[in-house]
Amino acid sequence: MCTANLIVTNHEGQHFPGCRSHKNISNGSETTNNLEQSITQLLFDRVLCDVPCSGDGTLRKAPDIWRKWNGGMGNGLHCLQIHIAMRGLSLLKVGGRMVYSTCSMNPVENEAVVAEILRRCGGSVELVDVSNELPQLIRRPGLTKWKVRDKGVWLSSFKDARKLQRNGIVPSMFPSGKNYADLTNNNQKSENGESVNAEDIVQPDDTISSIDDLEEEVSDLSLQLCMRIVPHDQNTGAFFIAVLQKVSHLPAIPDKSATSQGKLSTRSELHENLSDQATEEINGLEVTSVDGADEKILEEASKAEENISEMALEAADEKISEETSEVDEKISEVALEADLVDDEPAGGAPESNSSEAADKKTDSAKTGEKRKLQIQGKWKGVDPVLFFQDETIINSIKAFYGIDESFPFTGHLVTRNKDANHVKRIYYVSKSVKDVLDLNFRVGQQLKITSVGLKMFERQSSREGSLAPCSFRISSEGLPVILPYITKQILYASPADFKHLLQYKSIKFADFVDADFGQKAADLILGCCVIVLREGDKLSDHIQADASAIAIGCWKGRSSLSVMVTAMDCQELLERLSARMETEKNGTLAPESLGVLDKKQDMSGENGTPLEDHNVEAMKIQDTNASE
Ligand SMILES: C[S@@+](CC[C@H](N)C(=O)[O-])C[C@H]1O[C@@H](n2cnc3c(N)ncnc32)[C@H](O)[C@@H]1O
Repeated sequence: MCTANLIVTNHEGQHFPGCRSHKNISNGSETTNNLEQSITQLLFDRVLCDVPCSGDGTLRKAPDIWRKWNGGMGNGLHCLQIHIAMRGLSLLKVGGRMVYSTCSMNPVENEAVVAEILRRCGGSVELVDVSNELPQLIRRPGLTKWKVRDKGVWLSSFKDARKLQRNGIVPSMFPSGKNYADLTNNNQKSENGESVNAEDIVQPDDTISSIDDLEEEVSDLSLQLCMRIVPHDQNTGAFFIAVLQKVSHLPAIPDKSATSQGKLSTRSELHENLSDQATEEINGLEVTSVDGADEKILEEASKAEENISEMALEAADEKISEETSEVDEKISEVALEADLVDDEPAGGAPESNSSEAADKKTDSAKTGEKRKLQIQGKWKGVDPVLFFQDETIINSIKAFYGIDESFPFTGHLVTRNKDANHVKRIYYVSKSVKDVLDLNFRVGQQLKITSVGLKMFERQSSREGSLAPCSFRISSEGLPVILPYITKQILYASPADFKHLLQYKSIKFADFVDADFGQKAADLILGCCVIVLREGDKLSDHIQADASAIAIGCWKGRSSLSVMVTAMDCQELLERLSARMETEKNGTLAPESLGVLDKKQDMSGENGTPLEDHNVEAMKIQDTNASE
């Protein structure tokens, strides 16, 4: 997404970690001195629960669903949908909004889920009336009554499910959400003394195909505030959308949470416990999921998971060291054999054998080390996220590109490589992302982060790259953000020369149309540089580029300047450039439509927003390793 304000995680929605920190104390990974401002819990202003669903609203574009679909397809998803939505609500700030949506028309996946979460939240969550929003969107109100389809039979209430002994059917699937257990007076004692509802012992009648003569349930919740989008209203797919607002903390509940059971040790036990809880809900016990309870369960789950992953890591570590020593032994054997036949003088074949063996040894040691480093991250298979704090490298970058002091480096740079000496990419993160990362360290890295930050600097690994005074080049994704802060290694090219660069990819200094520009290019220091398109009458090089300027990363070599942009992106830029020139020539483009900003964006904003969504005029270009 080319944004510094995004963290992509990979968790099951219903188990999204709470990241609740009880202390504000640095554990060494803390990068901010401003502890009083650091967050202690990961809560959200907005949550979108676009839950897994039967997808029958996508029938028109997914014809396969015609073959697979049956009326009961939503039943198996209903409980998961409730759990995901409840987790979303418990992670939502008071005053925050959550959208619950599906691409299904099935009320069991839609209104029934919304009704159940409203019941569980007992007034702390409300449906928002959005009928005045997007007036051109044709929508229908949510349903307040429906029946449940199961194995070819329509069920009007949970009574029917009991009668027919439908195990997969739960009370919350019906409009009232009632399980009717407490409404029946004719309870009997079973043989083993357990209380049994008289209706439960009614045997299912195979001949029943519909029992819709039973009472029809109607929900008393304002489910009509939900939105239904149907295909035939405006030639779309079908969607269900409910906007919910959290007006207060979720209610306290009887202590039925997993933690009250005392001795849970594995995630699967916790999961089982969660399912037990769901079963209790099914059986009508008034167990309500709340912020705190969910939190407790998840904390326990996370602790258990930590124990498990620590054990797994230890085991993996052991295995690796075993394997490494086996490889080491083999290498020593080879080296020894080589030594034994080493009758030749130095430089002969045996020595080369020996050096091959030594190389092998180094390689395998490197591989072992790499693997070891990989699994030392909290999440197996996911690179760790680490703050980049190598002052030597940071200072060399700052000095080489003359980066203005106001650019917030401290605490805003991260890497995914545990080995500080071999960092290849440095990512820039916004203030809000930085705060979440800080918190994540404090809570033992509960977040499984798959992607974070904007790629800002990349190590130049080519031979010539290693000769440059700064071994890090500015990546295309990060360029628009750092552009206004660059004061060295930056030149402004005339439209003609800029165009030629994109066309020919590499131009000798003497061949630029603007000889002065060619000379300035020749005077740059060997390494990465930035070439900005000079706009209209802006002739001075001292006008600082803003984030909306068109700029590309180039490589200043010994005799020429080469673009570090893919051929495809060069082409796209060329097209944009000619369109822009054409419009300017016709005098139809107002300055503001070019998105030109007068001054540097505020980089230290509370949420770093200005940084995140750089102007569309700023190029999004892919990097290439240009060489002469
Ligand atoms: C309706 S789709 C979301 C589509 C997405 N919003 C988009 O616009 O592309 C639901 C997604 O939830 C994922 N999913 C399934 N089970 C999940 C779970 N327990 N937690 C989180 N996501 C889940 C599915 O793989 C699927 O990609």
